[in-house]
Amino acid sequence: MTGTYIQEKLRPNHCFGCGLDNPYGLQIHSFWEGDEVVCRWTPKHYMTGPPNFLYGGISASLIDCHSVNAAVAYANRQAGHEEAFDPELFMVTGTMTIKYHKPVPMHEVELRARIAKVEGRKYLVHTDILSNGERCVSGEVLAIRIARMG
Ligand SMILES: CCCCCCCCCCCCCCCC(=O)SCCNC(=O)CCNC(=O)[C@H](O)C(C)(C)COP(=O)(O)OP(=O)(O)OC[C@H]1O[C@@H](n2cnc3c(N)ncnc32)[C@H](O)[C@@H]1OP(=O)(O)O
Repeated sequence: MTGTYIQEKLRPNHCFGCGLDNPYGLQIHSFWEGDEVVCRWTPKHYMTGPPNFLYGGISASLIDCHSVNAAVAYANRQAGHEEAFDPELFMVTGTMTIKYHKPVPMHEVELRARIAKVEGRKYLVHTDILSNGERCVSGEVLAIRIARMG
């Protein structure tokens, strides 16, 4: 998939969740699949919460960054900047709600995000974390585009 990951168009970026330039971060790699943004990611052994299951804060961080990156990619796609992102279409998390349905086993997960609503500078994103195709965590993230300078 090299060359098609959303995070490759967001550099330099040292964000803990999505920054490819932060070697200590989660290093997520997200890509479009139809109208959804998908990421496959494998936890490190020390990221446990309950024994043998993923720490919930890591799930929240994954959902946070994957969702905001999905919103940025969506805004750029809508604006015709899919190849090289517009630095002015930059977003941060306004609010985030996480629901933990099932514990997440310590092996590869899949994140699936879709843009649910756009209202002015606000982008509402729904993201699920699946393990073996089963939904374990879901999140609703409101990404807010930073007001343009000048
Ligand atoms: C191309 C190369 C690029 C290279 C570069 C790449 C770097 C790629 C890095 C990616 C990075 C990812 C990031 C990861 C996710 C984080 O971890 S982000 C960190 C956590 N989030 C924050 O720190 C955000 C802190 N909050 C703020 O900065 C400001 O409150 C905000 C969110 C920018 C909003 O400020 P503002 O623009 O002054 O907002 P304002 O005009 O008052 O309101 C605008 C609208 O948003 C609503 N709103 C404002 N704040 C909120 C809120 N917190 N909740 C709900 N609604 C809100 C308002 O009600 C208003 O709604 P409407 O009236 O329009 O309907």
